Amino acid sequence: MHTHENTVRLMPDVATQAQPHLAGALDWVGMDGIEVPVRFDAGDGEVQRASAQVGAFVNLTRPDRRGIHMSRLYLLVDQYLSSQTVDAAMLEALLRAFLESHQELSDRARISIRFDQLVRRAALRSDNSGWRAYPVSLEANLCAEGFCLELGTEVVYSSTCPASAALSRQLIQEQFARDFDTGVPLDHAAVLAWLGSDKGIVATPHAQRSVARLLVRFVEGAPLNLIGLLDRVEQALGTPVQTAVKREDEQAFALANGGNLMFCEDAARRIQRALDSDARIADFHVRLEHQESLHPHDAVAYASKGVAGGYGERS
Ligand SMILES: Nc1nc2c(ncn2[C@@H]2O[C@H](COP(=O)(O)OP(=O)(O)OP(=O)(O)O)[C@@H](O)[C@H]2O)c(=O)[nH]1
Repeated sequence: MHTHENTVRLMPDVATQAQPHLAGALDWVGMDGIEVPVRFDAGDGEVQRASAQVGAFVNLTRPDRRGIHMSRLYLLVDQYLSSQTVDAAMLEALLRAFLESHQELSDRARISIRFDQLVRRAALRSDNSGWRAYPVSLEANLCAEGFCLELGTEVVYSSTCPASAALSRQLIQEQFARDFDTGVPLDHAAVLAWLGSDKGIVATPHAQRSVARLLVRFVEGAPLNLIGLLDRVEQALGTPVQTAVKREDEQAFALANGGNLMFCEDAARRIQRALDSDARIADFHVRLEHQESLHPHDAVAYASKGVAGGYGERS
């Protein structure tokens, strides 16, 4: 008969064995890619369920012990994430439970949770809307210095090159000068027709799909307001990618691009300014990648939290 006691007695447990020949403390040991459902409130008060991939780790401080107890971490992940909504308090409690399950073996714990958050986005003009799936990564760490939690996500947007726009405008001016003689009074109807023809736009600036990768630490006690963060960044850029698009939406997008010409440096500064002025954000890093259509390589900028008031305003 198989009682739990028998099982425990009969099965060797190599993890607890001493390791005299190959000793050493380890930085992190655990599991990555654990498949588990999560519940998350992205800031709209609605708890959404998602399929997540989890990394669960502790350090191994005892050089002489062969291994950690993987199953304890796994079961704790399942117990907490299956039944509770993910927030800072829950993740801190989970990491404390990791350490309690590894007393005298570990003094640091961390967890990473990756999933996609579906958000319904309205079209620019028409009454339509559609889904965006924003990747979310939560990285929580517990050590002697305390608990730390970072949220990572991505905003995809369009960036039209300001240099290319200026060069295109110059070509359009030159075409205009060729097509309309100086000295001859301008015929309003003829100019209007010219502007609506291919000649009125002989050159177009190049634009690229661009990605802002954000890593944010909220101030203690602030909720993980993902949607608030995304809205702030998308508004700062002005040209986030669209879901449902009718002609009127496409035209509004063209206007938004024309009014928001940007190099990757401009995009980085826009986001820096938007997040610097958000009192709920304690720290952030952002990487902007403009996947150029002019080049086979990308234009890239990095930015992080600036000095309050901005560098330009310091005397
Ligand atoms: N430490 C460790 N365990 C591993 C690894 N790969 C698979 N495992 C298995 O994870 C299983 C669960 O480990 P434990 O948590 O120690 O399981 P257990 O001894 O039944 O559980 P406790 O009694 O709570 O210690 C073991 O059967 C290990 O063989 C590895 O690389 N390291």
